[in-house]
Amino acid sequence: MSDFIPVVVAGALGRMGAELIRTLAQTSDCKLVAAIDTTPGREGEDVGIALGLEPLEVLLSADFEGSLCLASQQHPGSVLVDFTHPKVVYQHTRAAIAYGVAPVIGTTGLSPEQINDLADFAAKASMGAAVIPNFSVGMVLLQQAAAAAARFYNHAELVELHHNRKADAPSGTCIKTAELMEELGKAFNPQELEEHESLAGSRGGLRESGLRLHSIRLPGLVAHQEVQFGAPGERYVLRHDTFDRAAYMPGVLLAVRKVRQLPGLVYGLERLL
Ligand SMILES: NC(=O)C1=CN([C@@H]2O[C@H](COP(=O)(O)OP(=O)(O)OC[C@H]3O[C@@H](n4cnc5c(N)ncnc54)[C@H](OP(=O)(O)O)[C@@H]3O)[C@@H](O)[C@H]2O)C=CC1
Ligand SMILES: O=C(O)C1=N[C@H](C(=O)O)C[C@H](O)C1
Repeated sequence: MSDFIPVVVAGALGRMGAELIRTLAQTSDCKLVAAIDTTPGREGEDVGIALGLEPLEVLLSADFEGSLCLASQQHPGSVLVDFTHPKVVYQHTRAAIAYGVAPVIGTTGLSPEQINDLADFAAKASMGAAVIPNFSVGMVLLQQAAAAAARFYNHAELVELHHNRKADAPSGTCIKTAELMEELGKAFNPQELEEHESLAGSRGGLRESGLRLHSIRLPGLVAHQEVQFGAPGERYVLRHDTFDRAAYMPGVLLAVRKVRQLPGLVYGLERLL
């Protein structure tokens, strides 16, 4: 094992991957060993130069499994950080576990069934893994406050607001927040009359618990979320705003530093704090 944590970044040219590579370049106990991205025409470029940094002597590759295989042979104990696309995140996570590269998954879009399946797979392989829908500590605090308030309010709706280049809706964070609010098994928003939606979707996405999730996509936004609770005569609003992706970096580094010691798969940053 090396005296630094070898890190493979998938989605290296994307908004999050690039921010992470800039952060790793200034982090002494972690070292970028592979950079994967499928953006056409960029393979073979030094990822440092591609991102406007000093050369990092790591060449961009579009070959996910090949890069993992090489990292596992040349840098035992490597960690994968994935910020790619919901369509590939399940296969990426499975492959990382299979190659013995501990996955830190920031990409959203895994279903609860897929997370359970990956947890079983990680346990069988005796691998640590982390699926983290949101790396911001502030968001974890909001989620904990929302879970606590959910005990006292029967009416709640969630609104998440993101930039308009986001592929999935609702956001992974919003789903995780709803899951935490549902942990006591209670039903929200008891129906008081028969509603009629003259425009499909106007009332948002309805979860089995009765919670409603609303997604807004606009240029200029980064990532924002509100949980609104209502009761006769009052409203209680929890809000978190991410203005810069730098906010996620301490959480990503925390997960990179802890994932190899985990006994299996954890879901959510709160499990690492
Ligand atoms: N957990 C957290 O705290 C956060 C999670 N996210 C999540 O991270 C994911 C990425 O977000 P973001 O960085 O904004 O997205 P971007 O679209 O900016 O970046 C994704 C990058 O991944 C590349 N890519 C797509 N498919 C593959 C693949 N199969 N193999 C390798 N690279 C691939 C894309 O290349 P191409 O040009 O080919 O599309 C692109 O360069 C999303 O799911 C988002 O929700 C985002 C912010 C915070
Ligand atoms: O796509 C994004 O930008 C973000 N995605 C994550 C999500 O889906 O929850 C985390 C954060 O909201 C930013």
